Amino acid sequence: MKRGDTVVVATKNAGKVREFAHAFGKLGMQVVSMFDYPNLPDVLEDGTTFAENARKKAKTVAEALGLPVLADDSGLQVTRLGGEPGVYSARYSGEGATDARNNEKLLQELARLTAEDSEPEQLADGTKLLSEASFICTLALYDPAAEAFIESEGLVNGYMMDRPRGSGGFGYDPLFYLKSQGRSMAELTTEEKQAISHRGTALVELLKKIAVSE
Ligand SMILES: O=c1nc[nH]c2c1ncn2[C@H]1C[C@H](O)[C@@H](COP(=O)(O)OP(=O)(O)OP(=O)(O)O)O1
Ligand SMILES: [Mg+2]
Repeated sequence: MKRGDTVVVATKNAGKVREFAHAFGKLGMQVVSMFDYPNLPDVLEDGTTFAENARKKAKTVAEALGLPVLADDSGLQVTRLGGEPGVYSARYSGEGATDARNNEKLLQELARLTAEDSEPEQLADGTKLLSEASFICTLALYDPAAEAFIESEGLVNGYMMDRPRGSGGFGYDPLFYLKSQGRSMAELTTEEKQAISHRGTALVELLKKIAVSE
């Protein structure tokens, strides 16, 4: 990869597109996504791990386009919910899931934990921290000419809050609190999120494995 290159990312998530465009933009590269290829069929994410799903998205789209393609499979693991929603994060609230509905469903599940726990940790504004949690991101880059994958993973630890804070980011960001920042993930700028997030970390790891030339 080099400055001026265009990176194809096999995603239909506008939040991911924004973050990849920001990161690759700093390296002088453009990002295109499935919004630019609306006629490609959806990839069924039927893997049981983030890595399986990332590989499937990358390989399916790369073979359809005859170009190297990057895919991201990511999600939220909430410790006191036994690791849910995990690989099912995007479909947590069922058919027709949206970020808003998924967050609603998560708040309902977290409310049950509040009932079990009479003294959860509280922030100065009264927000309760109900469980430890992690965001996980697996990246897979598939090159159809070489028939080879390059993969990486990133993780960030935090806490689930009992109410949303912030309007940045996407997905579960408004419910995910970072003690190191004293803020939710949705209260960070794209730049700040990139520096600590599962996706930002995974991307740094991936770029170490790929020669990025001037
Ligand atoms: O930084 C993040 N901040 C908040 N939430 C996040 C993040 N990263 C992943 N998530 C959530 C969103 C979605 O509920 C699931 C990803 O599911 P995942 O299948 O990888 O992505 P997706 O279906 O939205 O788009 P696509 O598959 O086209 O890339 O985890
Ligand atoms: Mg998906």
